[in-house]
Parts: sequence; C-alpha cells; structure tokens
Amino acid sequence: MLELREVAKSFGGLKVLTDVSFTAAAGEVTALIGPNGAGKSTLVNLISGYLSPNAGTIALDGEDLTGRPAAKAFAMGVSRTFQVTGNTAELNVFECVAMAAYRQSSDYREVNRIAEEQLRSFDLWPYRSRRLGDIPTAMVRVVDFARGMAANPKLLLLDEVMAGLTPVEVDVVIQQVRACRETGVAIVMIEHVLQAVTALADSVVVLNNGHIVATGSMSEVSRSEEVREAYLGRAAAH
Ligand SMILES: Nc1ncnc2c1ncn2[C@@H]1O[C@H](COP(=O)(O)OP(=O)(O)OP(=O)(O)O)[C@@H](O)[C@H]1O
Repeated sequence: MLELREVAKSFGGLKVLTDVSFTAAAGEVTALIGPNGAGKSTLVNLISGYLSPNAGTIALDGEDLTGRPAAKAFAMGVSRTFQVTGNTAELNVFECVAMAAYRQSSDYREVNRIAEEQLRSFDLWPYRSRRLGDIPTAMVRVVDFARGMAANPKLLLLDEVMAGLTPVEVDVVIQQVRACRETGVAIVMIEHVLQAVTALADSVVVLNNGHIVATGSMSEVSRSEEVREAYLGRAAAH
C-alpha cells in the first residue's frame, strides 16, 4: 500500500501541493483527477523520486520512499509512465520493455522471456522491432505501460496513458489495466478520460490548486460541490 502523509511541494515561492494525504491499496486502481495545473504530475514526480517533497512522508508497504532518488524508488518497486516519452526514441519496442525487466532478473534469457510475455499481453509483439520514434505517441504510451509492468512493480503510476487514444483503443487499455490490477499491483492513475476513470477507479482522489478537495468512489466525488466547482466553475455548481 502507498501512503502519503501531509506532503507539500513548492517551486520557489509557488506552493504547488499542500497537505496532501491519501492511500492507494494493492490490487486497486486509485484515480488522481483534477483540472490542469492542479498538481497531479508533480505528485507523481514526488512518489517516483523525480522530485523531493518540502514536507511530509511517502511510504510503500511501510518502507520510507520520501526523497529517494528515482533509481532507488524503481528498485523499491515503483514503476511509472511518462506523458512525454521523447528520451527513448532511439530504442525499439522490445529494448524499451526489456530494460525494465532487469529489475526482476539479471539473466538476459529471463529478461527476454519477461519482455516477450509483456509485449504479447499488450498485443505489442508484432511491433517489437519498431523504433519508438517511428510509432504514434499514443502507442508509445502503451509501450511505456508495458515497460512499467515488466518491472513487476508494487506500485504502478500511470500518467495519462489514455491520452490520444480512440474510444475503441481506450476500451482495450481499460482491459489491460484491469488485467494488471488482478496481479495485485497498486495502480495510481492520472487520467482525464472520464470513460476510463468511471470504468476503472476503485477510489478517486480529486486535486485542485494543490489541495485534495474530495476522496471516495466516483459516484461519491461527483456529488461533491467542490469537485463540480473545480471542474465546471462556481456558477455551474449552483
Ligand atoms: N519545475 C517546476 N517549476 C515551477 N513550477 C512548476 C514546475 N512543475 C510544475 N510547476 C507548476 O506547478 C503547478 C502544477 O503543475 P502539474 O504539472 O503538477 O499539474 P497537473 O495537475 O499535472 O496538470 P496537467 O493536467 O496539465 O498535467 C502548475 O502551476 C505548474 O506550472
């Protein structure tokens, strides 16, 4: 289980997150939603070690993750995807996924077996030799998702994996997220695609202006006036 307590982050004088506390259980999908600029990506960067909080604690299965660098967080079982995936453009699909499988084994045959298994389960095997720079961005996000799972993580952070997918493709990825949840991994998903949040979220955390304004099931949070204000503006909430 992931547990955040009173996490805060500022950039210079700009407070981006204040007093953020929530938990995300193993075998569940926790959706992190909120308007643009709410602080969702910053939170994912804090959990995955790409940023360090100014205050508060982050723990995974009781182990302290607070301020651990990204490589250490990965070794401790935190996998994440990226909204912008340009750094890996020269790798092919197989190499990208195999890289993460090294968390599970240092034997290259085992690494290749894990990478093949993940690529087949994501229907990416036919694309294994394609350079990431040559495939559509929406497919790169799914490769990134498969890479995240190839590490056999305790926690998988999905940062807008559905962005740019067609509704049919969203349905396919929804099934893939469900299959991953079955493995018992805790999934924290930043998502703007409502179809996906409604279909997948066991619980929802709503951020606005760096604060949590609601937590609960999708139907609970959508009844909250603060949530409607955050999304639709004050007038629409009345
Ligand atoms: N490195 C940084 N330096 C300064 N300000 C930053 C930095 N990173 C993010 N911010 C600011 O922090 C706020 C929250 O940004 P963040 O990207 O976390 O929001 P978000 O909820 O993920 O938005 P989106 O849905 O658009 O991705 C924004 O005002 C942003 O401009």
